[in-house]
Amino acid sequence: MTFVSHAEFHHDAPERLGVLLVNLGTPDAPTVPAVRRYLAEFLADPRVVELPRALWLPILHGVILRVRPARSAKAYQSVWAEDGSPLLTIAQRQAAAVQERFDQRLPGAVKVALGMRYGNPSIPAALAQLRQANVRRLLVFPLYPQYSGSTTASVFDAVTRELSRWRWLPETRFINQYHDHPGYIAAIVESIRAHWSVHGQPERLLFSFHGIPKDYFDQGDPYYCHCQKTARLITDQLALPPESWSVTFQSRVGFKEWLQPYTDETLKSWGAAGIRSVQVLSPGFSADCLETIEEIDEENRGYFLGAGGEHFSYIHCLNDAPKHIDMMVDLITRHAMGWPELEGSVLDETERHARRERALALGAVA
Ligand SMILES: C=CC1=C(C)c2cc3[nH]c(cc4nc(cc5[nH]c(cc1n2)c(C)c5CCC(=O)O)C(CCC(=O)O)=C4C)c(C)c3C=C
Ligand SMILES: [Fe+2]
Ligand SMILES: [Fe+2]
Repeated sequence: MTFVSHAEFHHDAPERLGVLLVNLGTPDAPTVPAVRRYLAEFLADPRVVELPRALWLPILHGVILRVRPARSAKAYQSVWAEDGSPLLTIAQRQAAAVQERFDQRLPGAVKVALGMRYGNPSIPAALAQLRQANVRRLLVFPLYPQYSGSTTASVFDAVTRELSRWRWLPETRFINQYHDHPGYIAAIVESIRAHWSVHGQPERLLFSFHGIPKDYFDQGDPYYCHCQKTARLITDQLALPPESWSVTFQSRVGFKEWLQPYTDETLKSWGAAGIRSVQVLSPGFSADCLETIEEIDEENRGYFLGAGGEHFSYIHCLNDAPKHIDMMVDLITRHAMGWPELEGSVLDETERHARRERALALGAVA
């Protein structure tokens, strides 16, 4: 066994806090082969599909990966922008904005890298960037507000799998969830109010979260409860009466039961029941992606209007809105607190002093 070398470590360069932002990932291109590669990695993850490998892998390779990539590639083509997949380009803007905030506040102290759980840039590549930047403390920040084993825990698996190959581990912390963080709730409330100032208030507001199979919930995955709490905190702040909003779950795959009620069935039934105006938001996604741009704003818009609804609008994800970046910086700052001052053996007094100042500045923000 050969472990990853750290021979490039510079004793005289400052040791940094590394922040690894992670989102789900997306294909490299909206083509059938690229989508097949992406889905092969994604759907082989036992955190995502929990069936026994001996049963699932033959189905995945023999059936799913022969059929689904063509359908999904078409959907990806409808959302692909000139600079690539929205999920990736938005995550890159988020990472650059967070880096810039820390560079202004604490020059040189924090290095931000972006990794995707599936596809590129990979988690190992992002961790290598941090290692090369003399990161001795690592904060892993999965961009999923609500914890789920299928997303958050899968990031933990991938990070620890890579770190298990390293000779010299960084001290590591892992953000578990932020579904009730006041800055996250406030940022979404602000985005809803901004939408209302242009489009007015709808008859119904729908919170649509990505679903998971119901049996994951039955076995203790807290995701469903986190989604409900996020929606409750937002609607409390907006003082919305209970009959004017709902929580639903979208994007189900396969034949098993997933978390209910389903977004598509709810919108069809509302259209048919004479509800005229609906606004939908997806606060479980930190960036707009296939599941919001195509599935909500195109497909589900069609279901509601096709069933008799009159006005449908989609409230975008927080993406790189300044309030979202503020919230990310605040969350990182809070999770970085309480770590003893970084102390290299060769630090001179000036550097030691500068570091104490930085540690104080980090603590003072929260
Ligand atoms: C089959 C099981 C799946 C589970 C469980 C699941 C959970 C889950 N996913 C997200 C976030 C995203 N999923 C996205 C796409 C996507 N999801 C699945 C399947 C499961 N997701 C598939 C097969 C796909 C690919 C597209 C398709 O073929 O339909 C995306 C969008 C990626 C993009 O490139 O834009 C996101 C984001 C969460 C939050 C979650 C559980 C909580
Ligand atoms: Fe998904
Ligand atoms: Fe989808």
